[in-house]
Amino acid sequence: MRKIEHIGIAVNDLEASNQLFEKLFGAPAYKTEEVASEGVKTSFFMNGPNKIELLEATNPDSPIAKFLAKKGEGIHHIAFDVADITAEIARLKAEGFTVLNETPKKGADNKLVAFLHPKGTNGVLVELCQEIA
Ligand SMILES: CC[C@@H](C(=O)O)C(=O)SCCNC(=O)CCNC(=O)[C@H](O)C(C)(C)COP(=O)(O)OP(=O)(O)OC[C@H]1O[C@@H](n2cnc3c(N)ncnc32)[C@H](O)[C@@H]1OP(=O)(O)O
Ligand SMILES: [Co+2]
Repeated sequence: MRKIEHIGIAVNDLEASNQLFEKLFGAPAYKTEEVASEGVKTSFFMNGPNKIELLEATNPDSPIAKFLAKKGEGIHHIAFDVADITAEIARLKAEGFTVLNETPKKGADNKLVAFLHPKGTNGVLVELCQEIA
C-alpha cells in the first residue's frame, strides 16, 4: 500500500454535505458520481494532497444506509492506493485478512476497488484502490 487514497464519510444528505465541505475547504467538489453496484452517490473533494469522498445511500440495502442506521454520520472507511490490486488481495489473504470481494470491482473516480472486513482490521473498513489505466 502506497498512501491513503481517500477517506470515505457517510452522510445523510449529500447536497447539504457538499455545501458544508465546500465551506470547509473553500473549494467545491470536483466530481459527483453514482455507483449503482454499491448503492451510493458520492462526491469528491481535494484539500491539498488529501481526498475526501462523501457517500449518500441510494437504497435501503446500501452499506451506507446500514452504517448510518447503526452508527450515524461519520468516517466510514479508509482507502489505500495500491499499484497492483490483485497482488495486494493475494498478499492480504495470505496474511489472514478477510477480503470481502476477491475479484476487484469498479469503484468511483476511475478505480478498481476491494474491501477488507472491519472485524479483522480493528473496526476500520479498509478499501484498496487501483487507478484504472
Ligand atoms: C463509491 C464506490 C467505492 C469507492 O470507489 O470509493 C466506495 O467507497 S463504496 C463504499 C460502500 N461500500 C462498502 O462499504 C462495501 C464493503 N462493505 C461491506 O461489504 C459491508 O458494509 C460490511 C462491512 C461487510 C458490513 O455489512 P453487513 O455485515 O451486511 O452489515 P452490518 O450492518 O450487519 O455490519 C456487520 C458489522 O460490521 C460493522 N460495520 C459495518 N460497516 C462498518 C464500517 N464501515 N466500519 C466499521 N464497522 C462496520 C457493523 O457495525 C457490525 O458490527 P457489529 O454490530 O459489532 O456486529
Ligand atoms: Co471509497
